[in-house]
Amino acid sequence: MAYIEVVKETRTFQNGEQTTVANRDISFEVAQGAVVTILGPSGAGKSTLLNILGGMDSPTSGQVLIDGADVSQMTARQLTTYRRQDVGFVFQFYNLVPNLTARENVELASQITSDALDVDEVLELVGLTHRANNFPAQLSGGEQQRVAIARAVAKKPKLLLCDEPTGALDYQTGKQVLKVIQDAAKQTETTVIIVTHNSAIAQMGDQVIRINDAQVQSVEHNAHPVPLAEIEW
Ligand SMILES: Nc1ncnc2c1ncn2[C@@H]1O[C@H](COP(=O)(O)OP(=O)(O)OP(=O)(O)O)[C@@H](O)[C@H]1O
Repeated sequence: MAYIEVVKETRTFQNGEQTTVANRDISFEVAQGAVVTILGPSGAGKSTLLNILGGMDSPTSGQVLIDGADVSQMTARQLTTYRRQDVGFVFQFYNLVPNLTARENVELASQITSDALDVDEVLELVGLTHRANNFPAQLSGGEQQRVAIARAVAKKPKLLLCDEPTGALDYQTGKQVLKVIQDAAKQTETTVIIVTHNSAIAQMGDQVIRINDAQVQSVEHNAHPVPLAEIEW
């Protein structure tokens, strides 16, 4: 059985008379430790899918199996535990706690999970040892995003979900941040899903899932993902 198995996942939203199908019969599989990119235009249904994988939303129908557990069948309480223990999130706008230092932000992860990674090791992994005692406002956007990555990875999540992680960063910084995600994922053997609307970035994935108009358009497996140094956009 694959590590992630999404089977005919459908999510509709009802607003009065209007029904929006955000995800329609989405099916794919992901191997443990893979870096997956989900590519699609605005409104295609990428965030809806990511929210469902992360236990922040539930599908209207279908199955979403993560390491054998069906997230679509979980109660609200089980979903809370799943989000806390098993999922790391990296968002476009970092979401750090402003009055905590970089180190303290990463330490939050060890307060949530019992066997979190060592804070110093994770800060080193993202190249931020020298900024550990700085507050978010004293850090650049790229550095803040690296703190967010460290915080997410420190939990040793089953899944690291990244929603447009370079959306607020300039080109070079964005590239560096993606490399940090890729390196951290490989070193910690974490399965990563990165949502992007940028087809060049998508090529960094071991697997590229294209979504269009709420449906999977194609799933491409890259035996040799493009190294970030060679990706240009
Ligand atoms: N809570 C909601 N209520 C109603 N419609 C929603 C809701 N969330 C998403 N949708 C609709 O579902 C569709 C898919 O939205 P989604 O945010 O998943 O797309 P996306 O691919 O992530 O887009 P973007 O790249 O712009 O973030 C859109 O038509 C959106 O308007």
